[in-house]
Amino acid sequence: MTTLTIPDNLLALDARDPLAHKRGEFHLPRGVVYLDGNSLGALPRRVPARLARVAQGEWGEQLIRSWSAGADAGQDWMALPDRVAAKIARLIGARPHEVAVGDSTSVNTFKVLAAALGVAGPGRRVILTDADNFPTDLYVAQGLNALLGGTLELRRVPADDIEAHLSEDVAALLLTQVDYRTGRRLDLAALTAQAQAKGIVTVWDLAHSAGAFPVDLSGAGADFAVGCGYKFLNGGPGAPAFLFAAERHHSAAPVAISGWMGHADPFEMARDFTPAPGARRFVAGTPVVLSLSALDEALDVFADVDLDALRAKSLSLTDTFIDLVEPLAARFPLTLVTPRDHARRGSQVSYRHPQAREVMADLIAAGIIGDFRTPDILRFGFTPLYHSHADVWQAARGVQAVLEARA
Ligand SMILES: Cc1ncc(COP(=O)(O)O)c(C=O)c1O
Ligand SMILES: Nc1c(O)cccc1C(=O)C[C@H](N)C(=O)O
Repeated sequence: MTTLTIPDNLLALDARDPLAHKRGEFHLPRGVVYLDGNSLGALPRRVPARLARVAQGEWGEQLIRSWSAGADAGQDWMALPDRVAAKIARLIGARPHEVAVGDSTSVNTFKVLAAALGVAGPGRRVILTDADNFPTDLYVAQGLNALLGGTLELRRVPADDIEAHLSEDVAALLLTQVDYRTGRRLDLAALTAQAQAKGIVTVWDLAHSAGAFPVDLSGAGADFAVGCGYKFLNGGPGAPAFLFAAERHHSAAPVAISGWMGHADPFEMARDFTPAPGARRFVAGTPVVLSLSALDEALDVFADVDLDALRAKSLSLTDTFIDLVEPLAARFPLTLVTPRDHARRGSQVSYRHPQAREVMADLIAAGIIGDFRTPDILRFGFTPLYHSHADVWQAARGVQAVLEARA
């Protein structure tokens, strides 16, 4: 990668960045501008040592005793999902006992969608969703409907039309707050209120929200939510996901995957399922200790992070990228699809380009790692914990170089 002279105004933004010190907490490969933390977050430096401690000390030495007493005081494996849940709760505006950690986002979507249908009013048989929702959300809804004998209707409408489709026959509204392609952010609080006014139960997918900006599920009075551990939470490939179930639903919401680790007393080995208190009831099986330990450690990077500062920096990074790339749209077939309106933007910037797949391949070869998404989207994810405005400059110049070379 060529050395570039970074403009003074961007260096000044970096000089007064209150989160600049967080970058040093991540391993970022040399020669790469990594703009794919919305798919797989970068490695927090503290994680490998924790994994080694868990493997050697807890697994190797303590063996089965680690379930109740880890090598480090307070590190017992049985409570690990709850400890991680408490750390995630702060990031999504939830109370610790409303969050459960484990399984994948897909499996958790199944659990909370089933729970939402279980608490929805009688006679409602529609799951309303964004037609362009992330595929797994659509597929899980289809699978759940098939399991229920096809008694439901999955109604898919463009995200901008959701409000007009909040009707009395809708049981659950299943939405992803930040669109994985365009980076468009929905107004979670407003849509939750509008849906609930019609008696609809809300399920939010926070895959591209949690850890990217503050989410306030309690403030919005949200019903259910899910999210990924491996994107902005930096928990590593295949990290456990989370789910949120508002306290008011705990007693009535069905636990569709009622496994023994969600039982009030797993080692009672009772014949019937008695749910554990709170959202822990949704933890179905044995906690994935190694992955949970990585996520637990990764979440400590957020411990001293002001989430409003995180959001402000994310917007500054994406504003800068949009501004720097804007002149290129006049010269090349590049169309911004991410909203300029701050309230409607997540932490990524996306463009349409007729050769998006090839352009992204060239960018990756040049060390600018973003993503191609079908059919024609170039996607650049910005992670305020480890990106600088200098990175943004380098990425924008990389886009320019690739487009000029292809012209
Ligand atoms: C909106 C959204 N939901 C869910 C997922 C993933 O679910 P899972 O972790 O089950 O693969 C992703 C990304 O993979 C996503 O972007
Ligand atoms: N979960 C992923 C995986 O297992 C392999 C490759 C990519 C992913 C992703 O996270 C994709 C991501 N949800 C997206 O927004 O495109």
